[in-house]
Amino acid sequence: MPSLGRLHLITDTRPGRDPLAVLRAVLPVAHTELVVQVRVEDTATDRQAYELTRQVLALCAPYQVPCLVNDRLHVALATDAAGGHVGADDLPVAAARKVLGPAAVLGATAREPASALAAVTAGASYLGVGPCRVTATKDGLPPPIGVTGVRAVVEAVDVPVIAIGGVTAADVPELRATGAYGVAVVGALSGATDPVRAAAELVRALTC
Ligand SMILES: Cc1ncc(COP(=O)(O)OP(=O)(O)O)c(N)n1
Ligand SMILES: Cc1ncsc1CCOP(=O)(O)O
Ligand SMILES: [Mg+2]
Repeated sequence: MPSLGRLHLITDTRPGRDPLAVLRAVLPVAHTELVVQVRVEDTATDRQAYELTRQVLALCAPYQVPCLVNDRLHVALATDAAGGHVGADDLPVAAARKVLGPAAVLGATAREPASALAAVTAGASYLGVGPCRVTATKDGLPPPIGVTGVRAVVEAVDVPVIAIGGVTAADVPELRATGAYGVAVVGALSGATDPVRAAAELVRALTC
């Protein structure tokens, strides 16, 4: 697998958000560490997911920033995205690996060591671990695992751990101290008054 960026920007496609505007702002400051994950609402059509992914890929290409597709692996394949991300309600990790092939980036969600190890054994190339903190971005999540929960997973696996869920730049030093490789965010960039500045702060915290 090519080296993975440490800052994963997940598209915010909730009503009233403009994920492409956020991406345009963030790309020039974060490109060396950026991974973009296209995540659409469950109610979005495959066509909408496909069109958004193509737009994201076009913006990312000049910066050589990889784009992953959440859940909908057929969209990842159809658009030649770098890979995908799956969780408990999606294809099992081994099946996702079969679909994407051996070279693709494949992320899997985990919140504790046993399922994290199982996901790695099944072919995950990185883990999204959380929710780290309380978040308003996604409904129905289990209680936050905190920095301690992230550390438990880091200690159990040998693939990059990407902490997710309510993460801000202020959390990054503590998360890095656990051995976490990077962070995945929606609100810290999409909800920022100044996404350029927010991205610069995140990249600095992740690479200093
Ligand atoms: C990096 C990263 N980590 C976790 C998730 C969550 O995936 P999942 O549990 O499948 O939930 P949805 O995002 O599909 O609602 C993620 N997308 N990315
Ligand atoms: C998709 C997802 N899975 C766990 S938390 C989360 C949302 C992350 O968004 P935010 O960074 O705004 O908390
Ligand atoms: Mg999912």
